Amino acid sequence: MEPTRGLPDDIVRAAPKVLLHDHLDGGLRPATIVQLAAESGHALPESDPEALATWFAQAADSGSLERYLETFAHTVGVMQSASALTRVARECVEDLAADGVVYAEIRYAPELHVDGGLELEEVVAAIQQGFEEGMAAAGERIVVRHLLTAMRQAARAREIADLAIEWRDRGVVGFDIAGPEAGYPPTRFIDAFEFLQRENYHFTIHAGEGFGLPSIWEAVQWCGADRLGHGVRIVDDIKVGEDGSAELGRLASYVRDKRIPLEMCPSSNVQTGAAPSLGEHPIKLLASLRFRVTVNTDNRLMSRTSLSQEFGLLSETFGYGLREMEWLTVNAMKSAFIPYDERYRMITETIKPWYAERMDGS
Ligand SMILES: O=c1[nH]cnc2c1ncn2[C@@H]1O[C@H](CO)[C@@H](O)[C@H]1O
Ligand SMILES: [Zn+2]
Repeated sequence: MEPTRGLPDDIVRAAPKVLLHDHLDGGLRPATIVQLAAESGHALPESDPEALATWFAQAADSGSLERYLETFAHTVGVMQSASALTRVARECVEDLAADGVVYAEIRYAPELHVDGGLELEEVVAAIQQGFEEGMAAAGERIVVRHLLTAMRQAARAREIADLAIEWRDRGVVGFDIAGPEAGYPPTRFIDAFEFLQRENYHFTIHAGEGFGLPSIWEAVQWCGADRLGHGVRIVDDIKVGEDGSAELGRLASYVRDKRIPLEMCPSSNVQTGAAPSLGEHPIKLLASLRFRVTVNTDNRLMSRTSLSQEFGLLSETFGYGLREMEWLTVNAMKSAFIPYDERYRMITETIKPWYAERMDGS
């Protein structure tokens, strides 16, 4: 018999995990979408939760980021009232806590939730309410913070940056840009990024997913990104020889030397075509070269996944064990946007002791 490859599911689920890249509007429960759509009159492509879940996964599995993003019309469409936002935020925390996530930064674009008449501040307040309810329901076993996203195809980044600063001591820990990458380079929002740097604030930029190295270069060297959303295309700046040796170009060297975190999302990357398959996902090479790699879900609904499932897939595909999982988790915790002392405490009091207990003497 073949030896079983991969960590057991229950161990992966029990392990304390850290999630830096997860979209609130990409993680709704299918049954909740159906209920909220009925309440608000939003027309869905399927009315049965299971059929709807399948619809999302298939529609998102197009090999194109632009087509993948079209599916969000049916999540954003039902997230237009304070009560809907609070519910979705609370359920998000409950689902992550049940999956063993101990710290998460959840992102969303406030500007997409104002069609029902909410102000931008009311969007953030409703979501904060849901996060607080969720954390309390989980007995404070999980800490959840917000990242505010501005949409690349819109022109509200500066306003959203202001909003993030207004909420900086009330749950919002960072800023991001998302949406179609080709044709919308990070420098388009340079005023927002310069403002945030002057405010000593943190931000990540989706880059190197639907477009290549120029996008990563702008995000890092023009805009000053603290982290990269995906960043998979950094492999275009790495030459791998037939003997397995790797030669890093200047940008790849910079990203590795500066320990710039890569928020990698394996299943999502295969769906949008950023990676050809799981087996060929650049995470393997980048982790072996000791880039600051982290593992994330991106959109749990569209990818029908969870953080445990992403780790499980990596374990099956590349043979990752507890040692690799701990390294990836500590990488993520080091890269979070909360203060250093809080990150340090979670590493030394929550993450390391759990692994130490299971890897004793190995
Ligand atoms: O992987 C991604 N790349 C780029 N944009 C994305 C991705 N996933 C979601 N969004 C976009 O971010 C918005 C706010 O959460 C979503 O509405 C979606 O349009
Ligand atoms: Zn994303």
